[in-house]
Amino acid sequence: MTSHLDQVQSFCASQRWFGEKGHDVRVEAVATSVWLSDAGAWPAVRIGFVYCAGPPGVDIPIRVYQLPLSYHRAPVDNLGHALIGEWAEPDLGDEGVWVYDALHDKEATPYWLDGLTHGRRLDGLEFHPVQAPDRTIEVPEDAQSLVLTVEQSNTSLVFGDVALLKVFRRLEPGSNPGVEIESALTEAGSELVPEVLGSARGRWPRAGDGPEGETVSGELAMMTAFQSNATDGWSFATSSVRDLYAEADLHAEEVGGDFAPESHRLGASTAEVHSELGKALGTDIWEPAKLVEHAAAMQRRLDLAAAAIPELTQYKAGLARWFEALAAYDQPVTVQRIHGDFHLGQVLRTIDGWKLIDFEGEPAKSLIERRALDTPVKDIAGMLRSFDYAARSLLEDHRGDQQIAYRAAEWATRNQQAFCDGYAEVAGNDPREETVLLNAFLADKVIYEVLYEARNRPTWLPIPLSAAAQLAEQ
Ligand SMILES: Nc1ncnc2c1ncn2[C@@H]1O[C@H](COP(=O)(O)OP(=O)(O)O)[C@@H](O)[C@H]1O
Ligand SMILES: O=P(O)(O)O[C@H]1O[C@H](CO)[C@@H](O[C@H]2O[C@H](CO)[C@@H](O)[C@H](O)[C@H]2O)[C@H](O)[C@H]1O
Repeated sequence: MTSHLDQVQSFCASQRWFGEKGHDVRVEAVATSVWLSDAGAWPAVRIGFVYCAGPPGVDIPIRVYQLPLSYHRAPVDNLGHALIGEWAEPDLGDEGVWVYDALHDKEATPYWLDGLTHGRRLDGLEFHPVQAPDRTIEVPEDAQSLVLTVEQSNTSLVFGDVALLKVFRRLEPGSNPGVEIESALTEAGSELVPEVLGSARGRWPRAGDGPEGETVSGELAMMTAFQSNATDGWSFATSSVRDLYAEADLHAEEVGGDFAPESHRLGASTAEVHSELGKALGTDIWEPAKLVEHAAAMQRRLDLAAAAIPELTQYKAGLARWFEALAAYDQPVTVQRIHGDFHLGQVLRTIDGWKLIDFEGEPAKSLIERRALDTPVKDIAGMLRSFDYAARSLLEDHRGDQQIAYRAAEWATRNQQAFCDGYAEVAGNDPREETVLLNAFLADKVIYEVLYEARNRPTWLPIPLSAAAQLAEQ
């Protein structure tokens, strides 16, 4: 029989949330939490912490993933997709047990709901319900869980169509920016994020210390209101683009499904959230010297990306001009907590308007970087890029069709302008007037996207590359 570490490794490698694909990474240890289930109860349930390291001699920081575990005495029907393996667990007797990812196991997930409903405190594991005075959402105690089947880097469960439990997979010690920001906005009475209902915090052995070493703590999960009738911004926007391509002789405003009014509303909601965040979590000022540091960091990212992706080299000098302009920018810039990885997939269109989700920042960045103050212009640049992606991602089916390519550019510009109009109306300042700041952040984002696409979706690489060409020429 293969060792239980090998079985955990094969299971993790097959999961969308496992961020180590493409690296030669091995699971070197699994630590476990206190039992959530009572002694003698089946399935037995606890949380696993999976430690991943590079191969011997390769210096990759050890990463920790959360893997909730449910142990059964026999294989469970219809749970084969969540089977991690079969091995003997000393705490559960000498017989082999069948071990599953507990988030897919309807007999195990009630422990999370119960923990959050009653604010359970266990050794090294604490559930914190949020008791907002005007809380309207009640989750029935016997609500069944369903795993969301969307592409995501964590795992989300819907309980009774009213609450969504997002269980974080890659763990880092410290405050999770998503929990921190969404809780602060909920407490401030914001209507522009799904209401936070609670969170779970846990302790696990520090990476590199071994199972007996010092422990660290951080958020393991967050429960929010589930927006059952919502559409995500990406699906909504791309269906508008599809309508336009079906009638390519018409302009965007002449076709049914024009998205510009939605983009305008989204711009206004984004400005409102930025203002709420500034009030709830404070602001600061970057003096010009700080901008020199940021411009240098952007330049370094460009150098690294161009070294890795040869197609970017031809635009290097043109893009670098925006970083030089940023370094020479002599105005102080107001900074605050922002979204950090803002795109159309991070917004939900509900019957009450737009709601913003997933304030965790860029997945590959450290927690310290993701919690740092930044300019709201970074979020605006992120969303402007996303309009360009929405328009161009469907072009592959119409390769060589100049008329459609023209319409794509027109759709992107129309919606980018509408977004900025909506933003400016609420914020009182127009992001388009901050040319240097906006273009430097657009260039930085495009460089991030070039690397992201080269690693994850090579057929989409032309999308950020064509934006790089445009920015380099401006
Ligand atoms: N509160 C919610 N209500 C309804 N759907 C949601 C909610 N939060 C997230 N989703 C859906 O789940 C998807 C993934 O959520 P997200 O927070 O971006 O996960 P991850 O950080 O794991 O990538 C979203 O694109 C959206 O479709
Ligand atoms: O949603 P995540 O936080 O995991 O963000 C990562 O994946 C995104 C892709 O899903 C990626 O966004 C890029 O592609 C989007 C279309 O799929 C597009 O709307 C964005 O503008 C573009 O940047 C994001 O950059 C990455 O961090």
